[in-house]
Amino acid sequence: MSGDARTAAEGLRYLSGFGDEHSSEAVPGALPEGRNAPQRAPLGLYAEQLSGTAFTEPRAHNRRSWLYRIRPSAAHPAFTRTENGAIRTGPFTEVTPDPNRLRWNPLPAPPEGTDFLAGLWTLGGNGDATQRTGMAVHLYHADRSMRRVFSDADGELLIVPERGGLLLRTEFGLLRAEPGEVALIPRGVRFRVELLDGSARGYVCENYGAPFRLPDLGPIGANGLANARDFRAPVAAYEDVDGAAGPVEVVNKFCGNLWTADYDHSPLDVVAWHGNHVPYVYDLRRFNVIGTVSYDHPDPSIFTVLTSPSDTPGLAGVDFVVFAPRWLVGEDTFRPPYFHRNVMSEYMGLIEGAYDAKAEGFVPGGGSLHNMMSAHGPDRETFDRASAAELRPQRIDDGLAFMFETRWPLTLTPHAAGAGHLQERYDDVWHGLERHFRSV
Ligand SMILES: O=C(O)Cc1cc(O)ccc1O
Ligand SMILES: [Fe+2]
Repeated sequence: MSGDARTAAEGLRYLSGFGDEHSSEAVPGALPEGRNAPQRAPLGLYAEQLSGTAFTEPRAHNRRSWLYRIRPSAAHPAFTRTENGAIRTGPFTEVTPDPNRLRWNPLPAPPEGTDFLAGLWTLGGNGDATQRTGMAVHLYHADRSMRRVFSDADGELLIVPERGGLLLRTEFGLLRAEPGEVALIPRGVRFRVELLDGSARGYVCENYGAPFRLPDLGPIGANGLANARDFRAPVAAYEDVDGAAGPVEVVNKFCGNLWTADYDHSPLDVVAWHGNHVPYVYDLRRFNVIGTVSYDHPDPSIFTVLTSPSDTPGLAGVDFVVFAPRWLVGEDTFRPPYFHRNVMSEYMGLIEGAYDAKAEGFVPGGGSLHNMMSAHGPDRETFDRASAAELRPQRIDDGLAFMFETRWPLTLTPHAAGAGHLQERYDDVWHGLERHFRSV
């Protein structure tokens, strides 16, 4: 399977732009012209709308797409409940919320034959999927391509590969996501994850709230941070797979539970589409990092790639933030992340290399949780080194870390709270920070 996936992933074409009104057809003439739902759609296709926002949301935020498909999505048998595996959904009520700083090593290898969906392991989250507020943090570790198809009615999925490339076969076409890139699957979009390298590991932010969008730039101006044109959507590609090849299992996550149905066709049968509710990939190395050229360490909101706003301006349900390679030039400045307590809750992961606030123990594939108001910052070694360093321009280019920062505290799942890979003595990184105070 990984050979097939590699071949399919080679030379993929994309449409460029964020939130744009894209259109694409895999067969010329499949897209109707001048209307969405002609009496008879071209080529005998079925016309179908997929809404990502309410019909009536402001035009600037409205998300929907029109799909022209071999069979309408409505043509499916009843779903029945299936095992949730290690997937959990908000509200998270099984574990008492924990104010301690926590850090995990990477997820252990799964049993052989684990696909992306079976390999999803929920660390924790907040809010309530049925209220479309909050988010969940998942990790995944898989060693087999999916044969089934998945869709998530509970939220959009921001996939952050850390090891192993992914080929995402979606209703809209194919996307390739390698470590260092992120992929977003909008709420309700069906897709299959195939592995390009035999196994794959990474992180997923499941966002129950408003769809991620680019942050406003304010005084930064009209350019910078993640540039809209670097987001890539697929071109239409479809599977024409009928019952003869055997049933296609379709798994649907709905209000926290997995439901399954055996279709007599592949639901990845969209021949043409147009709209702005689309999957996309983004290469984090394209992020235009902005920082100080004078003094002090800017707040990490300056590194926001995508934000899911809440009803309160400036207060995100969740922000996706990246710590990309950059120059540090601040004068008379403690340059690594400062000591702080944050009303927002911070889950951090590492895609490669090291992170400038932690000399040791924060490893690629691992993660840390600094919940609402938990005191954290540079570990002792980093503090000592950065306080004494000679302040020459310094390039930080040995790591790629990210943060899911959310307005509500994160509550763990029982398996994350009791995990063998939860580090036991994380607090120790702040032990031995010496008293330097002298009153005269
Ligand atoms: O805690 C962290 O490492 C994330 C973080 C980085 C930073 O540069 C400033 C504040 C902050 O929370
Ligand atoms: Fe922090």
